[in-house]
Amino acid sequence: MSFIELRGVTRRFTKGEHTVTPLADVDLDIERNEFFVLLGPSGSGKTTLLNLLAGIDRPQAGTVSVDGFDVAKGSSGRLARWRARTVGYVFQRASLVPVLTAYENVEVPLWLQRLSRDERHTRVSIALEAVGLADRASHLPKQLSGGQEQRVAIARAIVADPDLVVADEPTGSLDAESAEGILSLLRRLREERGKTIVMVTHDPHAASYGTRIMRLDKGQLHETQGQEVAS
Ligand SMILES: Nc1ncnc2c1ncn2[C@@H]1O[C@H](COP(=O)(O)OP(=O)(O)OP(=O)(O)O)[C@@H](O)[C@H]1O
Repeated sequence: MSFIELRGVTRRFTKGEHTVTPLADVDLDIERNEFFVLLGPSGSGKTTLLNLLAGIDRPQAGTVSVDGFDVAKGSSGRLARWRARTVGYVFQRASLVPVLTAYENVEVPLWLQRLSRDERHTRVSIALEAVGLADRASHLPKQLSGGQEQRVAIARAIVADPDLVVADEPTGSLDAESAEGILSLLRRLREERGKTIVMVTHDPHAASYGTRIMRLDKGQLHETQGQEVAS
C-alpha cells in the first residue's frame, strides 16, 4: 500500500446552476519520502487536491488514504487529531500571528497537545534550528524578511514532526533568492528528515526540485516529462 492513495476521487463544486469538477475519478499513489510536485493552470484544482490529502476537505466519491488512514471517512474530531499529528501545511503567505514572536508562532500547533513547557521548548528549538532561524526566535514577524517569515511558517508546519508536508505555492510571494532557500529547505526535509513533500507550484524551476512531477488539467492528472515542465 502506498503512503498516499487516491482511488476514484471526484470533487465538484456547485454554485447556483454552475458546477465545476476539478477532480474527476482521479487515482494517485505517492510513496513515502517522495517530493511530489503538482503543476497545472490556475483553477485546475491543485489546492483542492492538497486539501483532500490534508483532510481539510472531503470528496463526493472515492477514497483518500494517508499512511493507512481513511481521510475521507473519519469523524471531524478524529480527523483534526490525525491532521495535527500527520500533516504540516505551508501556504503561499506565511500568515504568522503578528503579535507573537517567531518562537510563539512555531509553538501554536503544540498548544493543542498535552506537552510540558520543556517538551514544547525542545520541539520549537529543533524546528527553528531546522529552518536556520534559531537566532531569530524572539523577533516579531514585522522584524523578519518575507523569506524568513516563510521559514518560520515551515518551522510551524514541522514542529509536531508530521510525516507529510503539503505546500501550496510556498515560493509564490518570494523573490528568487528567498524562493531558492525555501525550496532547498523542503528538499532537505525530505533528504535528512524523511518527510514526504507534496508541493503545488506554477513555477517550472520550483518544480525541478521535485522527485516526481504531475500536471492537473481538466479534472485529470498527467505524467510530465522533463521538457514539458517548462511549457
Ligand atoms: N469552496 C469552493 N466553492 C466553490 N468553488 C470552489 C471552491 N473551492 C474551489 N472551487 C473551484 O474549484 C476549482 C479549482 O480550484 P482550486 O483552488 O483547487 O484551483 P488551483 O489549481 O489551486 O488554482 P490556483 O492555481 O489559481 O490557486 C476552481 O474553479 C474554483 O473556483
